[in-house]
Amino acid sequence: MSTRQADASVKPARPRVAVVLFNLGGPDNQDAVRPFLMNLFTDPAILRVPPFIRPFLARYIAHKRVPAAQENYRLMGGGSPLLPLTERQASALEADLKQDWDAKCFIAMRYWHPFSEAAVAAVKAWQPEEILLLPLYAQYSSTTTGSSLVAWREAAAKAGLAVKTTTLCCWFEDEAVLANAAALAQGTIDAAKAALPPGTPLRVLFSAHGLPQVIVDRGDPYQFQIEAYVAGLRRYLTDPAIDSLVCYQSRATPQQWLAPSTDDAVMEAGRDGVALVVVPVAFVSDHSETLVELDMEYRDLAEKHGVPGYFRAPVQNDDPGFIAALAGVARHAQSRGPGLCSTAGGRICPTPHGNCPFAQAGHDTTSRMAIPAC
Ligand SMILES: C=CC1=C(C)c2cc3[nH]c(cc4nc(cc5[nH]c(cc1n2)c(C)c5CCC(=O)O)C(CCC(=O)O)=C4C)c(C)c3C=C
Ligand SMILES: [Fe+2]
Ligand SMILES: [Fe+2]
Repeated sequence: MSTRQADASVKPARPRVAVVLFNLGGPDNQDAVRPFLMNLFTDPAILRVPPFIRPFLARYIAHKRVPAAQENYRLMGGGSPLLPLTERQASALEADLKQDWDAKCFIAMRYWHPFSEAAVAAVKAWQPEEILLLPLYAQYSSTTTGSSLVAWREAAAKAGLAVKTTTLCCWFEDEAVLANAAALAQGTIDAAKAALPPGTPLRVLFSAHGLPQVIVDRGDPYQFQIEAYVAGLRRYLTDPAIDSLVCYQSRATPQQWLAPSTDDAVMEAGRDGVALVVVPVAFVSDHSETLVELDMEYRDLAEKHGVPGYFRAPVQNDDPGFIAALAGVARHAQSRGPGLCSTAGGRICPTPHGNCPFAQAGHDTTSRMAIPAC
């Protein structure tokens, strides 16, 4: 047998990798709305008040919000579609990664089932050689990815799960992700232009989930990463200079949130006489904030304020181009191994110092983004 034949017969190693997908979770029925909201508002990453006040304030805010939230979930058929959509993403991603790895995807939701504890137990039972923690948030926030990683680490420590782990903070700079998101937005821009009377001016609203301003002021990199993501996405549009605006939706507490708000931007479009294409950013799956807030509430607001047209771009869900891009993100992360921020890909951290996702954990923000806890 020649050397060439011998090499061809050697199969590359297929690492046994558990890929853990994080998302927020949503109530699956009307009775789950109250405990879901309690889980959310008792999270110290969400409600930043002294610990002795938090349970009381959480109960008060959750109680106030239950009727409106229940109505939102009723409008979507009784519960959140987030878990079924995440399950579809998980099986499509798993099929892609299985080309190279003995891969299995697990889902860990933060505020409703399946929680991190259940995901840790399932991962442990599967006995992986490696774990890849992959948040389904392209942009890092201490309130989303940060909170999910804390919950995962606590659950893993409690269950004695100690396996080589690679953690992704975020993937807002990934070119394949940006190109795919831009293609989804461009499809809606083209459809809007075809549907509107010729000459109707058009504005694109990049609508991200909002965040209390104080959280950003204390160093959360979310707003920076949203703006960088939108700038990257615009590069792939047919007309990168198209009239557009980043705005923030879903304000959930009375304090000041990131501005401008999406509802202000919709009303401004009415005053300016421009039609709107709304592109959701910060979400990769449909849920109440796309299906109710964007598709019903802001559409009604646009009509009321004389906006000449209102179109909403799709979110990624299990779009094949998105899943392929996410698989690329996962492969790249795994090839870097633990200890490095896979977003930065070993390059200089793209986030301004002080706002680096893992700065709070005390890593070296001057060079590579090390992840001390993984
Ligand atoms: C202080 C409150 C909240 C912060 C901060 C916040 C940040 C944040 N949330 C998402 C994504 C999602 N949020 C979802 C639901 C949801 N979020 C809040 C509050 C805050 N979110 C509430 C009260 C709720 C419940 C729904 C409601 O009452 O309106 C969901 C799930 C929705 C579903 O349909 O299942 C997602 C997803 C991001 C990305 C983010 C910060 C960057
Ligand atoms: Fe939220
Ligand atoms: Fe950094």
